[in-house]
Amino acid sequence: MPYDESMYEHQLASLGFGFLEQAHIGIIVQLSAVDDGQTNDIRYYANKAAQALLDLPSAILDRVQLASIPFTIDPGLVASTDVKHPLHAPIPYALSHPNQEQRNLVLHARAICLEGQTIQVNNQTYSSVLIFERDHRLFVQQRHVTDLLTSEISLKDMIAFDKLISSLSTTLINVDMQDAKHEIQGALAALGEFTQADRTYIFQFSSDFSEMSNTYEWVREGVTSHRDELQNVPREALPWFSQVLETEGLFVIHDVRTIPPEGQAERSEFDKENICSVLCVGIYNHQKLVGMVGCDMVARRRRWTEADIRRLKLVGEVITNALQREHYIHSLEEAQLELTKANEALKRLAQIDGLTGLANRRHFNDTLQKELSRAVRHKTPLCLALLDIDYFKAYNDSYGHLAGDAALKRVANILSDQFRRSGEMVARFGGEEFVVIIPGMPLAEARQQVQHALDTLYETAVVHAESPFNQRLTLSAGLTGCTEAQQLTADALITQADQALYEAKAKGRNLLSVKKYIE
Ligand SMILES: Nc1nc2c(ncn2[C@@H]2O[C@H](COP(=O)(O)OP(=O)(O)OP(=O)(O)O)[C@@H](O)[C@H]2O)c(=O)[nH]1
Repeated sequence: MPYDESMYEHQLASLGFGFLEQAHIGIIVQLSAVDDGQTNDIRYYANKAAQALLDLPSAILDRVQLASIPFTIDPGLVASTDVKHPLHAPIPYALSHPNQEQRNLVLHARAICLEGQTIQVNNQTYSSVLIFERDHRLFVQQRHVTDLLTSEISLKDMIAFDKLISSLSTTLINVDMQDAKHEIQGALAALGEFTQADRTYIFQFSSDFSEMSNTYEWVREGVTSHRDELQNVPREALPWFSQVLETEGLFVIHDVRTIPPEGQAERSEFDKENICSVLCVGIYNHQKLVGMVGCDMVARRRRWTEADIRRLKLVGEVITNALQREHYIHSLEEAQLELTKANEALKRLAQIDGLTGLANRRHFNDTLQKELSRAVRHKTPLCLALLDIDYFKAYNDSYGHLAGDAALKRVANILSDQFRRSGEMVARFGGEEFVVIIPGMPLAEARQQVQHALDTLYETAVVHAESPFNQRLTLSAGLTGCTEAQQLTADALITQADQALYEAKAKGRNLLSVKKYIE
């Protein structure tokens, strides 16, 4: 007899069965009350969740159709269990056996559980069967702790997932940081496959949770990726989601159509991404919410189970550890870089005279030693000049110590400007004494250079009222050098230059004295 589906639905609604439409659990009800008592032509009503779970063509079915649904027994359980009911039309069987369950079924590679039930509506009793996707751990924990069959299924499922988690953590702990990104990607793919989600992802939050970015994503073939658009998303764009995740650490949407009005922004984002169901679990670092790991269902709606949440949390933790490690290594590398920079700065500071910015005595000593070795190696000349400000005590006494400091800086600048060839070094030798290393230059040429420095200071005309040289600040200098043929030690060079300087002072100051060879 032909039937009109909408007529049945109308009748169902008038009987008070409207709630079936809203149910997320699959339900099939025997419509005996609307069937005129024709036992041979009993119709059955399948709600939307049942249609999705069992892949049914329509909402109204007859017994033959229900009996021909191709269930099989879970092959992993056959050997180890005493199958209570033969695999003959499990749904009709469940409909006629209230309070009995069959939890070892497989349909289209999905693990299914059936449970016979009766429903009371308007004082009438209707036979029905509830259909679940099997979530074994949930059953063990909440329903049949002593049930051996369920325990076995649970154990099998748990072992499979534990294997996945342990292999993920082993991989992620041992992997090089360069490969970690690839491995995290792999972990998301494994999670997606295991939970049969369409999209799995990681979001990382800014430190104040003002922004979130989709840093990793896996999508099932044919599902669109939205990762690129989901970078630096401001918290205000998804306010309800952010608040729920922050307060509950969890965001579970079985059906986006049931999102309350306060989640309007989220609803339109989910619609844009064709999301039917979404599950997100917060990831934490030292109790601080730093991101989330999530799953989307795109092709169909899904009622997320406790096991889904637990699995997501576990994978989230494993990935968080890897991200944390990556973060620590990155911080460590940054700290090392900072330390190296600080050390270099410290080293530079330790080589510099604070007042003039010239090399200090220690740095001069090291450099002279190196330049001497180089001169020996390359058989090149090396000159050394010692310069001393004339009547500087009197200058300090007349103009004060600060003016004295300024004069020292001025002289330092003149010398630095004069001796700037590669390898040349001007250093502060002592109080008002300077030293210049002049490599690769014959003595005669170095003499001109030093004399030029003396002249420059004189021409700068720094007033020194006590000076006999036209009331100007002047320098005396002693210059010495070793030739390609006659190499000297550092001490010998310094001694000779000092002797030359002494001679310049003795001869009246404001002049350069040159000492050629050791006597
Ligand atoms: N302002 C200032 N003065 C310094 C500094 N270091 C040394 N002096 C002064 O330099 C002066 C050196 O005096 P002396 O060694 O007597 O030599 P001088 O007066 O230049 O006499 P001659 O070298 O013989 O021409 C001292 O008064 C020191 O106090 C410094 O860093 N700043």
